[in-house]
Parts: sequence; C-alpha cells; structure tokens
Amino acid sequence: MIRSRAQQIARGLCQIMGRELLKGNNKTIIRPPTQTRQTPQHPWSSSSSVRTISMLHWPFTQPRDFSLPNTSWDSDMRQLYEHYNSMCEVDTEDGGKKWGPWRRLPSYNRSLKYATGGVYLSKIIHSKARLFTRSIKEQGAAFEYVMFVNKEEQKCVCVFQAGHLLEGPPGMVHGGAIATMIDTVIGTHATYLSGPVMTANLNINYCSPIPLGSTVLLTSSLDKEEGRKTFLSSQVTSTDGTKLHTEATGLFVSVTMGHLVGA
Ligand SMILES: CCCCCCCCCCCCCCCC(=O)SCCNC(=O)CCNC(=O)[C@H](O)C(C)(C)COP(=O)(O)OP(=O)(O)OC[C@H]1O[C@@H](n2cnc3c(N)ncnc32)[C@H](O)[C@@H]1OP(=O)(O)O
Repeated sequence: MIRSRAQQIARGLCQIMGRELLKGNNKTIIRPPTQTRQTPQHPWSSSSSVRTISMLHWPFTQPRDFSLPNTSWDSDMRQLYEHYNSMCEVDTEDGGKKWGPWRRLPSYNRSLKYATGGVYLSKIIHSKARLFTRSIKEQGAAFEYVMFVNKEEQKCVCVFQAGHLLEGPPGMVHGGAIATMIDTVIGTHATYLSGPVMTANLNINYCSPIPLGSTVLLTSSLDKEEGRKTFLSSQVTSTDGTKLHTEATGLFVSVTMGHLVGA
C-alpha cells in the first residue's frame, strides 16, 4: 500500500507522542507486574496489541528515551521525577496498577523520520537532524529534562536541570536556553492538547537569573483555545516554588502535517 507523506508523518508523530496521548484518551491500562518505571518504554508499550503495531512501524532502530533518570541528575531532579512519576500509576483494589492522573512523556532525539523539510533539506542534513534539546550527547552537559502532563488539570510540568554548556552571564543560564525550554514545554503541551502546532508567538519576562547547574521547575497551563489558536502560559520557578525566575505566554497555531514538513 502506498502511503502519502502526510500519512507517514502522522504515523511517526503518533509514535513520538503516543496515540493515547494525542487523542487524550484517559482509559485505564493495567501494566504487567514485571514492568518497572525506569525501563525505557515506547509510549504504547502498556498494551501488548498496540506494542506490536508500534514495534512494526517504529522508524528508528534503538530509540533512547532521554527523559529517564541518568547519573548526572542531581537530588532535586530525582526527587521531583519520583514525585510526579509516582502519580503516573496508582494501586488498584486487587493489587494491580492503573494509570494515575499524570503521564510521563517520553523524549527522543529525533522528531519524525519522515520530516524531510520539503525541498530544502538534503539527505545528509536529514540523516543528521536531531532535536535541538537532545542533541548534546554528554549526560548533564546541557538540557536534562523530563515532562509530565495532567489531562484533567490541563497542566504540564517539566523538571529541568541546566548543564554547564548553557551558560549565558557568568555562572547563570543563557536566556536563549531558557526560552528554548519554555518553547519546548508549552509547545509539547500544545501538541498534546491540540495535535500538530507551531509557535506563532512567545513572550518572556526574565525575573531572576537561574544559577548554572541548578534544577528548576517549568509549568505550562492552558489559558484558552480559539479555533486554530491555543494560548498557554508558563512559569519557571525554583524547585520549592518560592522563587520566580521566568514567566511567559505563548500562542500556538494548529497546522496540517503538510505545513509541518513542507510537503
Ligand atoms: C510541534 C510539533 C512537533 C511534533 C513532535 C513532537 C516531539 C517534539 C516536541 C518538541 C516541541 C518543540 C516545540 C517547538 C515548536 C517550535 O519552535 S515551532 C518553530 C518556530 N515557529 C515557526 O517557525 C512558525 C513560523 N510561522 C508559521 O509557520 C506560520 O506563521 C503559522 C504560525 C503556522 C501561522 O500561519 P497560518 O497557518 O497561515 O495561520 P494564519 O492564518 O496566519 O494565522 C492563524 C491565526 O493565528 C493568528 N496569528 C498567527 N501568527 C500570530 C502571531 N505571531 N501573533 C498573534 N497572532 C498570530 C492569526 O492572526 C490568525 O488568527 P485568526 O484570524 O484565526 O483569529
């Protein structure tokens, strides 16, 4: 069967975000007892029939989920990861597990295998393309982060540890790196809520510097949806929430797959 590029892209996007995540499907899924939280999983791997589909069409050989703990994570990062991860599954009365209110979003270093960028992207660039925030191989050197979404509350949180390669002013995080993380978090949240989107507008107020190497909390909340437009706001705070570092608002416009990849 010949599939259009847009169909191929749609398939890939589902694999990145997870079909259940894209549809916002809140069905309860019981995980097999052997599955541990820290084992890298495809977004669909909680369901065996879906796992088969996912593995058949997974576009990369061995995708690494970058949003799982590694040795570079400091204690704040680990504690917050555990806090939100523990709310991703809850005990059932019969001793099993089911989904809780939060979902951890997996994160890979490529967005879509089929995103060729239309006529502009050569095969060489295509083969080397990597998601900006996941492009530095050294663990802990740049963007260490994990995102969780809560469908009911229409919220997304990101635990972010800023590595030494993100320096702006001496000892502090570069404003562009902070903007990148905000765009990533609210962009991912907008995608979760509305499907494929692009950032149309991003407004940022830098309130207090973020010390290099520290861990901070980014939150994203839905403000409103108007037709193709999704408005969100974000705050970057210290992990205990007492210090406001940055606040931002963003507008994301829904686009077709063809617009996203220049097809
Ligand atoms: C993302 C999917 C990834 C999937 C994989 C997931 C895994 C990985 C996750 C990584 C997550 C990273 C997330 C990063 C996300 C980027 O950083 S995207 C890159 C940066 N953004 C861009 O390059 C966008 C460039 N701009 C454009 O392509 C086009 O201008 C847009 C934004 C698509 C809009 O164009 P359009 O579709 O022709 O729509 P248009 O009719 O102009 O506007 C629609 C409406 O929006 C309004 N609007 C448009 N622009 C503006 C503006 N700047 N200000 C105010 N209003 C505006 C219009 O007035 C109009 O309003 P109404 O008249 O309907 O009331």
